[in-house]
Amino acid sequence: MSVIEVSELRKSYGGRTVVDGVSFTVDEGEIFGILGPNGAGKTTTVECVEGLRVPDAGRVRVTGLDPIADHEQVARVLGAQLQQSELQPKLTVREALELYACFYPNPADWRPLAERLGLTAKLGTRFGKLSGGQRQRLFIALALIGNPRAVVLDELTTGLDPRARRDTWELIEDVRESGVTVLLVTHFMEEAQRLCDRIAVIDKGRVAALDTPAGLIRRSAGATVISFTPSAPLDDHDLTSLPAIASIERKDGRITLSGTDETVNAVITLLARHRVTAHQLRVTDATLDDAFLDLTKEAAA
Ligand SMILES: Nc1ncnc2c1ncn2[C@@H]1O[C@H](COP(=O)(O)OP(=O)(O)OP(=O)(O)O)[C@@H](O)[C@H]1O
Repeated sequence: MSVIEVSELRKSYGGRTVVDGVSFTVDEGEIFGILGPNGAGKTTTVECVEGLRVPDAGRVRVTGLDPIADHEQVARVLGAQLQQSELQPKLTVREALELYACFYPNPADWRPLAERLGLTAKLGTRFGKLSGGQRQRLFIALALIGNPRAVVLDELTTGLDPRARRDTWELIEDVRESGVTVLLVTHFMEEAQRLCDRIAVIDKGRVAALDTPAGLIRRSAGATVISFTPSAPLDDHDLTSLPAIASIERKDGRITLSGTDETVNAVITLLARHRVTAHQLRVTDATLDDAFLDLTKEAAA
């Protein structure tokens, strides 16, 4: 069952279209990622889902409700992450939790929530004195305090050190384990690959691809990467005419090619034909990073 439905969503600012027919659905219990370059329209899209922006066209539904017409009911089922500026620096963690619990008819008990998010020792600390990771944990707690069915987390781990980022990933996985659906906007490929069940890659206001992380990698042109140092020079023409070749790079005598399994087999045949030995031959799967660059490369060109 879908918790969030977005269909043919459009939004312009001052005549410039920034969301241009975006469609996706988020199923109950999944972590759905929205990934895209800067300015692609990700935040505008999720703000339309949250009812913070009015779409120019298209349909948005959150558990069947319209985020604009049914704003209050949507606010009860959809937890949204606050922006830093929305919390007074002098408010303590306990005060923030108590305050936000008052906004909802059936709030979660904030004590176990604080415990689960590792905030119990910080209840008396003012927001302004919390570290980046502690603030993000508080934001997750505040997004969950109304017992929502889904949460929107936008760039939650930006600015965190690698340790705090990994801790936050575990918390997001816990959130999903507890039955809450997660809509996650992120810039980090590793984060999307690790956490998301499915990802919509948004580019120039459109959905460039929508699939599981593994599916996105498979469908990108260079899903397999082969690198080696040849014992004798190889002709450029021989390499560019390999089947399904997506990219060729030469650096310090080493050749890195991306393509498909067919490309790998053809490289092996080519090497044998020329009696060239491949030193330090490595065949690896492309990462989501490679797939992302491939899927959004038209925009960069
Ligand atoms: N209120 C606004 N008025 C005018 N232009 C806006 C407004 N909000 C966003 N934009 C522009 O719309 C485009 C899409 O912005 P949006 O924040 O949705 O992108 P994004 O994919 O979330 O980007 P980022 O990854 O940089 O956060 C950008 O070019 C941005 O400058």
